[in-house]
Amino acid sequence: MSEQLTIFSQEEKLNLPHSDIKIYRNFFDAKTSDYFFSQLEKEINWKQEYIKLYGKENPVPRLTAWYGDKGYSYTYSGITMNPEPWTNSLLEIKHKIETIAQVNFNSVLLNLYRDGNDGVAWHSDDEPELGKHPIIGSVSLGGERRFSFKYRDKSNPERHDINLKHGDFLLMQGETQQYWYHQIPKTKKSVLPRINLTFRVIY
Ligand SMILES: O=C(O)CCC(=O)C(=O)O
Ligand SMILES: [Fe+2]
Repeated sequence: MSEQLTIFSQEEKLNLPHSDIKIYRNFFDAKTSDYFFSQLEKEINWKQEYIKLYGKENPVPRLTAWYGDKGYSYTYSGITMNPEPWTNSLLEIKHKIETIAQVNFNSVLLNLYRDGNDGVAWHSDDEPELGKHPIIGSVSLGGERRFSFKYRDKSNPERHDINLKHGDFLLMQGETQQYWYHQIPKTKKSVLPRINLTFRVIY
């Protein structure tokens, strides 16, 4: 499946059925992205979370953090997170992506992938508190990683991979979460640490 160029030169729309996925390459320029990476790496209260599976506590293969407006808690893979208050860097990033997304994001889940052993398994961001058509604004900083989509209905073997680079902005909305899973696969390649921010609207 090819990536189509639409109205804005920097907007790529992924041409996948039952989806609304757009990528804005270099949405943050290299210098701004470097600045945000170093700020977030040091100022965010990164946590190692654990998921209980068959009675055994397993470390999540990445560090995570949850920031946002007061009063919106979020349950993710059985972990309930209470948001920490926005930092200046987070607010700057949020305001910039809101010009494209045209919504007010009230929370952000952050992921720190330390190396290729870190990743996120196939999932959809379809928790009930995100509403029927979740809008997810995802910013990538640091090392380049592959991001894959696969159709939830196994009768359709359709897959699509993209690479997310320093400063890229990915916007997923509409039916995307209902019909597609996504993942960041682990990799044996040597990769730089990567920070991902997924801004969300919690109802
Ligand atoms: O790191 C990414 O690009 C994706 C993270 C993700 O899918 C999530 O946090 O729900
Ligand atoms: Fe996700």
